[in-house]
Amino acid sequence: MSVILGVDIGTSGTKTIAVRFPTGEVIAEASASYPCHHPKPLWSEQDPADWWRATLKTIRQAVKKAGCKPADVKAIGLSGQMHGSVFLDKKDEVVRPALLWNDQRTAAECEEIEQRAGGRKRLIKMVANPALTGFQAPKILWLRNNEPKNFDKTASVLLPKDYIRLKLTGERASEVSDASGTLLLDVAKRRWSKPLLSKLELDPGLLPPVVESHEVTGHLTAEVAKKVGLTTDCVVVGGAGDCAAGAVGNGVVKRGVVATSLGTSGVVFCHSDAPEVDPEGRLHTFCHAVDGKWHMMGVTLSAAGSFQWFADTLCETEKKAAKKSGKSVFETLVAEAATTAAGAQGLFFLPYLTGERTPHADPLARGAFVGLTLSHGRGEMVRSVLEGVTYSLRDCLDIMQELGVGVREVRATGGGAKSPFWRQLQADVFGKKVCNMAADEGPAYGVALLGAVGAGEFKNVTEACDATVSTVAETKPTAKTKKFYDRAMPVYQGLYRSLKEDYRAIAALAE
Ligand SMILES: Nc1ncnc2c1ncn2[C@@H]1O[C@H](COP(=O)(O)OP(=O)(O)O)[C@@H](O)[C@H]1O
Ligand SMILES: O=C(CO)[C@@H](O)[C@H](O)COP(=O)(O)O
Repeated sequence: MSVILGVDIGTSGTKTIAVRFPTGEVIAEASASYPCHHPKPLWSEQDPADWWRATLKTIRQAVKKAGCKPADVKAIGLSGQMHGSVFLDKKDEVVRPALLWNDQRTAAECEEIEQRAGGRKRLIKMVANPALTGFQAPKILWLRNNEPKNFDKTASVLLPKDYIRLKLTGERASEVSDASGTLLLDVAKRRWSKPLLSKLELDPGLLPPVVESHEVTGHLTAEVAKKVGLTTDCVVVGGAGDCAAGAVGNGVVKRGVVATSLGTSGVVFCHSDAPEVDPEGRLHTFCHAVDGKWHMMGVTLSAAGSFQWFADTLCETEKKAAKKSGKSVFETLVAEAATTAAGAQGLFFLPYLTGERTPHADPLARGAFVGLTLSHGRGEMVRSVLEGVTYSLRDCLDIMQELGVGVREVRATGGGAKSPFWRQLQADVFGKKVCNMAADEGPAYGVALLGAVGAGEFKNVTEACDATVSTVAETKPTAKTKKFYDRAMPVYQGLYRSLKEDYRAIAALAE
């Protein structure tokens, strides 16, 4: 038997799955959660030690549940939240908590990068993307500008999943899809951009070597193998950032099919045969986890994360009741929303709870309910949250279509896609057929496929997807509701424009 593990180091927790090949059947799953810290508004940090503990625990549990022999586990694929920065000293000890993808403290460093690069256009030419606050390069500059002692101690910087690779194998490596989100990769050439590193006066030695996503980067160390009950023959492949990993898990390895993900963040993702760049820099252009291919994507920073916030902040009683009955609070709240009408009686929600990336690269944007009246209850508020998040994904999808990307089918994943109501909402707001997947483990499944390619089970990633990935159901748009959302969309879009200047005044007040 050949078993591959897929490990996804997410923002809310780590999930490990065990997949049997060549069938691609998921035979075990384990997860462990950890906190996210917000020492100041719009700052976001995690302790890499929490990821490591969760990785060891979930690998041990998944292997035990799978009931296979240690030697059956041939490879591990790593996926993870992108852009985060783990600063390590000479002894590979963590220097300070990691800065995450949704941390907004680096607006000044983004300006510094554009200026050092010789302007936004030149920067996009070098690395295919503009400087955005969530990316890794501005975080490194922030450390240099604000915590010089910590910067002096820093001998290397790794992305979250690459830190876990170092702990598993003792090897330092990254791969092209996640490395694209550092803003330091020449995305077209799939290697670090020496010209940009030089303009930023950053030592290239801070960064690890970069491989393609299916390539083997090392073996488990003897100490780790013993801890998790595996052998040192088990290899760890490059893996992928969670967006590209999710796309592989959904079979988005050719044009025509677009993936949406409703996790803490929201993602709209399409495959590209060449590095296509949005001249306005609204979509990201990154390397795909498929050798020699690329992708474009738009990212909503607080997608299902907005729904999580609503449940955590306003629904304590329902959360307790749901826990007692063994149901998810999200199901309870969605059932309430489903009793209300499309448009939530004129109530709109802007999901910019941690600033925004696509289409408004605005670290100062904030969330809002607009249009509240005495007749609004919690059902309408929940509906408006789900609608606002979905409008925000449509913003991304519209840009993609404006750039000429044909969209035949949308494949929905992430926690929010578990809800049939939210899938219907996506179909109605997008006006597209929305499918869900047989194996809905998203990024963890995608990197298990990359591991299977690395272990020689398949010739390449496309062959692995063709053999294992399938959709189980499709949701079609309802003509009348789609028409309604087409009318509501420009109203939603106008609200950001109206509030944009006020966000700046609010930020000055909240300092
Ligand atoms: N049954 C459900 N209905 C609607 N939304 C759900 C449901 N279950 C989970 N969610 C949403 O999905 C989110 C978790 O998604 P997930 O993809 O696991 O996040 P991440 O990978 O960022 O940790 C929850 O915060 C919640 O908003
Ligand atoms: O910033 C991005 C992608 O550019 C996010 O997608 C992060 O990669 C985190 O993902 P989740 O934890 O929400 O899955």
